[in-house]
Amino acid sequence: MTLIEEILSKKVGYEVCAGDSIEVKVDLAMTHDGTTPLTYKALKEMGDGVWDNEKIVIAFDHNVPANTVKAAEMQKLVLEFVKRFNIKHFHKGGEGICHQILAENYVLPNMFVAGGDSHTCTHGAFGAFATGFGATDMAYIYATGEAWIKVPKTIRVDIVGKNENISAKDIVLRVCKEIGRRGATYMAIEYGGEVVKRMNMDGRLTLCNMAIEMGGKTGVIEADEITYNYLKNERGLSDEKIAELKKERITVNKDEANYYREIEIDITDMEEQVAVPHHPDNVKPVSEVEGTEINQVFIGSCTNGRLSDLREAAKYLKGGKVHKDVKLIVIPASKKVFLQALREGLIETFIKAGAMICTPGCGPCLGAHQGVLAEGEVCLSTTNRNFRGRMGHINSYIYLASPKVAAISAVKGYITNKLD
Ligand SMILES: CC(C)[C@H](C(=O)O)[C@@H](O)C(=O)O
Ligand code: SF4
Repeated sequence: MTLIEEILSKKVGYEVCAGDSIEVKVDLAMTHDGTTPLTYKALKEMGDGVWDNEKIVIAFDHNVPANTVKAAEMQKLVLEFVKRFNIKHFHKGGEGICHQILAENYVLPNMFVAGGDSHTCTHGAFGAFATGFGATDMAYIYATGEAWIKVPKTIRVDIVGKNENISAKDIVLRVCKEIGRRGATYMAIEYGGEVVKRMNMDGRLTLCNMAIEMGGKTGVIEADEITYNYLKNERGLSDEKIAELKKERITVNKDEANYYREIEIDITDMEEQVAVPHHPDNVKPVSEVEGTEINQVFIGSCTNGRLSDLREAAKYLKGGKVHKDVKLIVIPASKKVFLQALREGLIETFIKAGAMICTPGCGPCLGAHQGVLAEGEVCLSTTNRNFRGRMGHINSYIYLASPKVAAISAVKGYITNKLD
């Protein structure tokens, strides 16, 4: 069985395989300021009340603080929802991107996580089944605590080799190139191999985050010591709870699993990767786009706004200056990341280099809030999507790269992986 088949079999209590339609009890559900209003509307039409006010997480992240009357009105409506149903886990803004909040507080291995956001696939990094649903489906989930899904097929991706220059973002961009924008439609992307085994949770979250960019239902990685250590050290889970989780640990036997496709990527001689406009699968080695002039750099998002990302970016900005023609925006993915980055002096490094620091949230990622691009402007971003017009003007251009390439390019004024 694939990892996803194992997880879902355990959830429903009998053996399932790809293609089966199953009903599942949801362990954790989430919507944000962008998707709760529609979910609430649909919920009202279905009846009244939620199945469990302790299993629902609502986070304001897409437009925080509200920048338009419309955004403010939407948040007002969500507040009504939160009060009416006494939602216990409400994050009112500034606390982080919904996915980072989920990772830092709620997701556990083997869970079924349903989110009203396409990047809910991020949480497969915990060895959970996590996927995005539309607003009406989310309303049904909020009302009943149940979801209906077809068990996805799986593409297995093994990452091997050794290369200090290569980050999780380079790897996932390379995978996007390999699989393509539709190559994993309704499938799970199961990551493994020696590189993933060594990778920290920040990197694993980056890998799983972009499954949707290949049409994937979710990304997934087996829970292991790195997962349990994160849950103990970062999340403060007790030894008893960790022992309990370990007892329920699900592992995959690669040789016995039935995969739709298997891919191995050796990073040993790989260059840093860049996705060029207008799709995340238009990926090239950095040398092929080196010299492309940029107007803005954004370091942040649910893909690359975590502590490891900020540490990496700060390495190249320390003591340096952002190029005079470039605006650099840095947004920590959560309040927790922000505070730790402050303690470590990373924020000071960014500010001294000339960056703008904004409130934890989605920021410029989807062009609805800060850092909107003008006609013809070029942004190098650590986010996951570079669709035409996503960050502003329809004729603006987004390149996607790692925090390292973003930071170096911010200093140089053009896309590059070389500081000197
Ligand atoms: C606004 C929201 C529905 C959307 C998503 O689902 O992904 C957003 O987060 C995005 O990244 O485009
Ligand atoms: S950071 Fe970007 S990709 Fe992630 S949830 Fe927010 S808008 Fe979507």
